[in-house]
Amino acid sequence: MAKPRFTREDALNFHEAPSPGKWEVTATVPMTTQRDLSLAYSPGVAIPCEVIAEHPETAYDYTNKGNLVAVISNGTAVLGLGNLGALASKPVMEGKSVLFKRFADVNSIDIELDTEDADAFCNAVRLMGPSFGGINLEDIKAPECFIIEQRLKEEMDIPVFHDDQHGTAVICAAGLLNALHISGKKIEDVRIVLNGAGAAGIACLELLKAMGARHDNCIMCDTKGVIWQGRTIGMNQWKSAHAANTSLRTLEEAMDGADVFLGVSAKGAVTQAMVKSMAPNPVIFAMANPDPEITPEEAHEVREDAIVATGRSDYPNQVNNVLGFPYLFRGALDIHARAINDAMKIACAEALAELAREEVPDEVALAYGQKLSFGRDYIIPTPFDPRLIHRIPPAVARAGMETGVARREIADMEQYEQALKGRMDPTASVLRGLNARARAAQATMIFAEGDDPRVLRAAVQYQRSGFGKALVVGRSDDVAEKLAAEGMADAAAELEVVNAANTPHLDTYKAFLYRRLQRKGLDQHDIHRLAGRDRHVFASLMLAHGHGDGMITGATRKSAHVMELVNHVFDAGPHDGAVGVSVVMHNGRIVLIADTLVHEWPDEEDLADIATQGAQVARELGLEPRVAFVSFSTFGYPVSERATKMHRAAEVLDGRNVDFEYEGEMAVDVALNAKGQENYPFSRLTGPANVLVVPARHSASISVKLMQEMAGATIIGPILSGVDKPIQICSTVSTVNDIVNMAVMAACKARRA
Ligand SMILES: NC(=O)C1=CN([C@@H]2O[C@H](COP(=O)(O)OP(=O)(O)OC[C@H]3O[C@@H](n4cnc5c(N)ncnc54)[C@H](OP(=O)(O)O)[C@@H]3O)[C@@H](O)[C@H]2O)C=CC1
Ligand SMILES: CC(=O)C(=O)O
Ligand SMILES: [Mg+2]
Repeated sequence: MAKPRFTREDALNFHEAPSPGKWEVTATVPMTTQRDLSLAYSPGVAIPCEVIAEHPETAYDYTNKGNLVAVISNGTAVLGLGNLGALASKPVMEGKSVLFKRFADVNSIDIELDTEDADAFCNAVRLMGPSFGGINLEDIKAPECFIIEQRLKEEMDIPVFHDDQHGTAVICAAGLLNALHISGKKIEDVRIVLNGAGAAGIACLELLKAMGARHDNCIMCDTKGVIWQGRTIGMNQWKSAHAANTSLRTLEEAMDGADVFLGVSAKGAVTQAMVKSMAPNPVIFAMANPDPEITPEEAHEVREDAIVATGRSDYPNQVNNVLGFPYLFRGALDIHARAINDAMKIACAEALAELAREEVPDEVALAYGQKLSFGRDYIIPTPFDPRLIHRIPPAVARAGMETGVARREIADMEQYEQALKGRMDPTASVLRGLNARARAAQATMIFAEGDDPRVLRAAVQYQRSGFGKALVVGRSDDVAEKLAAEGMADAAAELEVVNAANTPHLDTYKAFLYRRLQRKGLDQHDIHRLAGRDRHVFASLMLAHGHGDGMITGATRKSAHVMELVNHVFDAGPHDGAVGVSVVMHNGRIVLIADTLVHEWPDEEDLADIATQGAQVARELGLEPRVAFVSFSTFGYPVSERATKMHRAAEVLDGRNVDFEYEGEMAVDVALNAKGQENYPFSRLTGPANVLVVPARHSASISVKLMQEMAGATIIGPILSGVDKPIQICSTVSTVNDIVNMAVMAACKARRA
């Protein structure tokens, strides 16, 4: 089993903070003035009500119906955990809702209905139909799910889609097409054994038969073994349709010589002996969640030639319906579809299979920290593949239009694909890319402030997330005590605590420090105090001597003070090329602000250096830099002595032959706003700036903190650039996540160093 990268406690904390659950509602219209109120509510709201009453299709124009999907469950088959009831299914349903949003920008609300009665369930869903553009049914057990879905499809005029049936079937079909491609077998010829004759199993086999698998070659099993013609125990009409004319009675017998095993049953249902008995190049999709029928390690141990997939994200080949439902609904909603039909599902499966066979672009490799190429360990696209959003929905929408379920046609497909690209928040891929690179770097990170509970939690998270080893500077008993107070007593044994008393290198550190500081007024006594007692200096000395790959500090003391201490060990001052760059992420935009750490009042030469470092950090994040020197004046107006250096900084860069776009000076609303830039057609920026070089550290600090406090922006940094070792200085208000993000940045830099 792959080692989980989180603990039970991590999972509970994730669901509890920053607020209980996983999503909230935000308004998309201004709700500030009396006028706003009169328009949003009575009396203005009466107008769209009357229009919709007369022309119901305009609900797609005047309400959020057209981009709103309900995820509805009664909790009778929650993942593979069984009948946990409506309430306990809510975390899964909230999860599906946020996946809709994250992957396809579909707004979604989870609804848990407390009934196992199919009539009551259907009534409730049917009555809420007007609110939604589509209904995603989830984790409802078989056979009720078949009755419920069929009835709702007949009674409702929007797509009703049982994800566990069709979402799973589509992804399974896509993966199987490619797995067979690799093993050189044809779907018409292969012997398929499917374990789990429920919602997912019945739908998977139905779709595969529609795509060419032969009934006589397919054997379905459930808890009672093989479903054979004539069996009477544990049967229903949906199972009967797949009953095989066979003398085989057990899963073990059925697996002997089979080409394909598909599992949508329960943890551990398959043994190594069963896998061993399969035909050459066997395909094994162990899709039960959260734990598969057999793990890839177990399967590969007995069959090196097996192509193995699971439903989990921590193994290669994740065959999970998350690859389907967001994009199926995106395509369906965009044509105001009445249904999601078979043609749309098959189009989705084929588009997914085709995407996996294409060369994987660098941005995906960057996000995963490894080059992926079509083969046994990559038969299906990964969920974070940014191409999914603009490749799958068009295929689905096209199929819907061709088969007559569209209320609205998409005339310009190219424009539609562009619009789909614009739906994705670039900040997510930047963070993912950093995480993947940090994981690949496996850097040993020094957390200097082991007396701070946030830092300790971050160190544990860094290590448990698989980024590398965390070294914590502090006293062992104090670290253990603080972790216990945080409810993480077990983590004390995982972390290595380093201090002046237990390091064998203290004398080396002191000698090094003395050489650097002896002519700066510090004597041996001062050196002993600094190296032995100051954790910022001690951690810096560890880093300088290669006893760690990067360092995180600054969560407990003001950054200016921390920088003074770090400068005892490193040359990280204004004249050493050091620059602090803060990354501001908000509303799908990423803007870098510099210098937020080192230069108090930079002159034009310094500003040009800062621009160069800012551009480099932008490139490291995967952004093509567009640098603006910002001020309160734009291209010389209003005239001000304070703005002159910003104007001159651009001229300094003119003489340096740099390879990035820059311009200035300009006000922030010109720098960041394409419309604002139209008034300056001579500007050399080809779009809104993404690196802002500000006049001084106070304006940098004010801008960043204002964004953080007022707008709730995510801030990473300041990233200390221009110093040869990765050092990150957090802020005293950093959260655990902020500190982990800083460690991730440092780890990415460590790999390059
Ligand atoms: N990877 C993915 O994307 C998805 C995975 N799944 C997983 O598939 C599994 C089933 O889900 P779903 O179809 O919704 O659930 P259902 O409750 O509708 O069906 C479960 C089926 O599995 C059978 N079953 C249970 N345990 C065993 C066992 N040990 N051996 C053989 N058969 C068994 C049941 O048999 P019986 O009829 O005899 O009771 C039943 O037919 C879950 O683990 C779920 O997480 C589901 C959807 C998507
Ligand atoms: C993935 C999913 O929908 C399930 O396991 O139920
Ligand atoms: Mg499910």
